[in-house]
Amino acid sequence: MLLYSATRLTHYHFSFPPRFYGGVTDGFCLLRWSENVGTPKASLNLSPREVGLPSKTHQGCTMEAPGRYSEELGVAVRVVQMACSLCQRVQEGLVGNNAEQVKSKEDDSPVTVADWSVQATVSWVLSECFGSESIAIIAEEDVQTLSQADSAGLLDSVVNTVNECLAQAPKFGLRGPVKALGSCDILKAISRCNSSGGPKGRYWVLDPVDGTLGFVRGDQYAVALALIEDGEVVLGVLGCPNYPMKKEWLDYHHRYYRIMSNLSPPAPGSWHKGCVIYAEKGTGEAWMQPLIHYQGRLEWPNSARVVQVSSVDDPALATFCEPVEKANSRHSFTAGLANSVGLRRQPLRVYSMVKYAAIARGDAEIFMKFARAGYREKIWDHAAGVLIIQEAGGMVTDAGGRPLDFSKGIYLEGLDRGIIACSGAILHQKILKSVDDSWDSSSL
Ligand SMILES: Nc1ncnc2c1ncn2[C@@H]1O[C@H](COP(=O)(O)OS(=O)(=O)O)[C@@H](OP(=O)(O)O)[C@H]1O
Ligand SMILES: [Mg+2]
Ligand SMILES: [Mg+2]
Ligand SMILES: [Mg+2]
Repeated sequence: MLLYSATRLTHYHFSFPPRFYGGVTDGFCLLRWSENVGTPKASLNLSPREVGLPSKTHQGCTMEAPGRYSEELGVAVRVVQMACSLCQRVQEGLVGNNAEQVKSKEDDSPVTVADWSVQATVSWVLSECFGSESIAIIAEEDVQTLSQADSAGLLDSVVNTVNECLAQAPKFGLRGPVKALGSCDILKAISRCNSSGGPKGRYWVLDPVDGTLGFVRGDQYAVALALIEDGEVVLGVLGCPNYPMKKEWLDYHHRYYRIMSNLSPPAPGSWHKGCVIYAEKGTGEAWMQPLIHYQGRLEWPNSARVVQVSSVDDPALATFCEPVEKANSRHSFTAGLANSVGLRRQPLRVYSMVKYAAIARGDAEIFMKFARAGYREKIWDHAAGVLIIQEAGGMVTDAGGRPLDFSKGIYLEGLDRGIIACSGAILHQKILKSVDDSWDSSSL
């Protein structure tokens, strides 16, 4: 118990083996799901400290109160950890030599063995834990390409990748399948993610690999899982396999410029670490864990610490992030905006929702995205990141200052011009005003 109080003070917390906190009831969310209890079928031993929930005092000790969605968050963090490990393995084998594992979609965007494999894995685990009849999932990928007659090799790769990942489930505190899944099971798991969302009920939202372009280039990408209830994002989990836990970010920043100057990107696997960041709505806290690797030393239970947005509110000291691809956001518009607001630093162009993670971790202060006219933003590209920034103390709105609306199906309907995420209100206000001042002239 003393250990709990002490670790709390340092803003670090560690989850202990079940025997340590077994028997403590009040104030703890201790889940001991067992195989003979029926669903949920996963076997979890979960302290709320693993999932970052608000604290309360019990008998003089600071402890964590169970959050409303602690079961869901526990499973979500674990399965995202598994997915990150899966992606790291695929990325290592992919970069430079495996074009067969990358396909083009109708809009020319890439999709890989990792995208399908993560979707199948997450769908399978959520169904096992919460019952396939009781859950709804919206996710980016479908089975069209995979089901084609000439895709047998691709499907085999997905089946092998998923089974390899699920075999490691116990390392993450989850139960894997009794026997390896076949291609039908895998196709079923992928195509089950066909919910249409909307304003009522509960559904999961998954971007199995966000920033697939970054992924295939050996760069940044994210696994993003959120839970939406009655149109509101209530849980967000972001796995960032190439985003180090500590301040190597600056190092990355330098690498980025090396990349931009046409030098080779970092070798796959050379990022060393990676993290999973997560939050539950209304807790006012976002948490970060190091990645667990298939073959690494770390196993569940894992440690976590609180992350918070930066306190910088001087534009001259602030860093702004934006998409790497010009096609995805108007770089010339944001350059003008940055100039008028007084942002002095070079934009940090990073693939994927790692941009949201950078704001939540306090490594950057602003994220702006202005997609070309007519592009409709999808909820899976934003849901997890938006909640994590908000709970870490930041603000996310459209350029009109309104919250993003996740209640209208798979698209963020009614989005006013673009997305602005900031570490605080002062920067947010300045950016919004500057967008208003410059929008009309820029659109001419
Ligand atoms: N034309 C266009 N305009 C705006 N946005 C688009 C566009 N095309 C794709 N996307 C979506 O952007 C997701 C990647 O966003 P990023 O911010 O990471 O962009 S970038 O890759 O850094 O350029 C990317 O997510 P993934 O497909 O999961 O990689 C897409 O959903
Ligand atoms: Mg995406
Ligand atoms: Mg994706
Ligand atoms: Mg995609």
